[in-house]
Amino acid sequence: QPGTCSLPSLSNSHRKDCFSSRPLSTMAHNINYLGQEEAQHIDEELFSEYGFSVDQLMELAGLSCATAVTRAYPLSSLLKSRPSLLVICGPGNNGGDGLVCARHLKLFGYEPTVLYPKRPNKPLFQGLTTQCEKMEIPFLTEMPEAAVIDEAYNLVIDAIFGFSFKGAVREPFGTILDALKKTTVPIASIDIPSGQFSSVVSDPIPDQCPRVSHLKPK
Ligand SMILES: NC(=O)C1=CN([C@@H]2O[C@H](COP(=O)(O)OP(=O)(O)OC[C@H]3O[C@@H](n4cnc5c(N)ncnc54)[C@H](OP(=O)(O)O)[C@@H]3O)[C@@H](O)[C@H]2O)[C@H](O)CC1
Repeated sequence: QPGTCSLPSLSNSHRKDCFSSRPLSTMAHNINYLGQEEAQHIDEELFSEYGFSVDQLMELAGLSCATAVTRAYPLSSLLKSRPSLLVICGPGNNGGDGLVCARHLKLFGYEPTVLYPKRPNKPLFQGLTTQCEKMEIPFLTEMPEAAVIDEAYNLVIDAIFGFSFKGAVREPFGTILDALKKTTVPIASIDIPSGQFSSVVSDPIPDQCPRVSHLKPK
C-alpha cells in the first residue's frame, strides 16, 4: 500500500519534511493489515495453488517498493546533495525484496548502498547479490552508527524482517534495530516495520510513512 501513512506516529518534524509530496488526502488511512498467519497462508496459496515462484513474486515486490519510494521520495525532494539511500536486508525473503528494490532504485537514479550482514547460502540470494554488485551498488561490512546514517543518507529502507519474524531479536539484528531507532532520517519499511509481528519485541521499528506492503489490506 504505497503512501499508507500512520500519521499519529509522526513525532519528528525532520521525518515529516521528507514525506510524500502527494497530498495527504490521497493516502489511505485506518487500513487494517493482514496478521502474520493470514499473510503466511496467502503466501503458501500463491505458491501451491497459483503456481507463482518465489523469485517471480520477489521481483514484483522489490519493483513495487522501489516505485513507491520514487513517489514518496522523488529525487527532487531529497535533502542531501547526493540521492543516497541505505537498504538494510535481512536473512529471509524480506531481505531479498530489499536487494531487488535496491537494484531498481539504482535504475531510477538513486544511489543505494546495501547492508546485508547474514546471507543465505541459496542461489536465489546469491544471484540477487551478484546483480547488485554488477550494478556497482556498494555493500557495507558493518552497520554505521545512527549519527553517520543521518549524515550520509536521505532514507533508510528497512528490508530486515517481514512476516516470519518471531521471538526475541537475535544478533546482529538487535544492534541494527537499536541503531535504526536512534536515527532521524525517514525509514521506509518493506511489508511491515521490522519486528512488528513479535510478541516479544515491544518496540519494533517505528511505523512510519510510507509502509510499502504488497499484502492486501483486510
Ligand atoms: N506474500 C508475498 O507475496 C511475498 C512475500 N515476500 C516477502 O517475504 C517476506 C517473508 O519472508 P520469509 O523468508 O518467510 O521471512 P522474513 O524475511 O520475514 O524473515 C525470515 C528470516 O528472519 C530470521 N528471523 C526470524 N526471527 C528472527 C529473530 N527473532 N531474530 C533474528 N532473526 C530472525 C529467520 O531466521 P531463522 O534462523 O529463524 O531461520 C529467517 O532467516 C514477506 O514479509 C515479504 O516481504 C517474498 O518476496 C515473496 C512474495
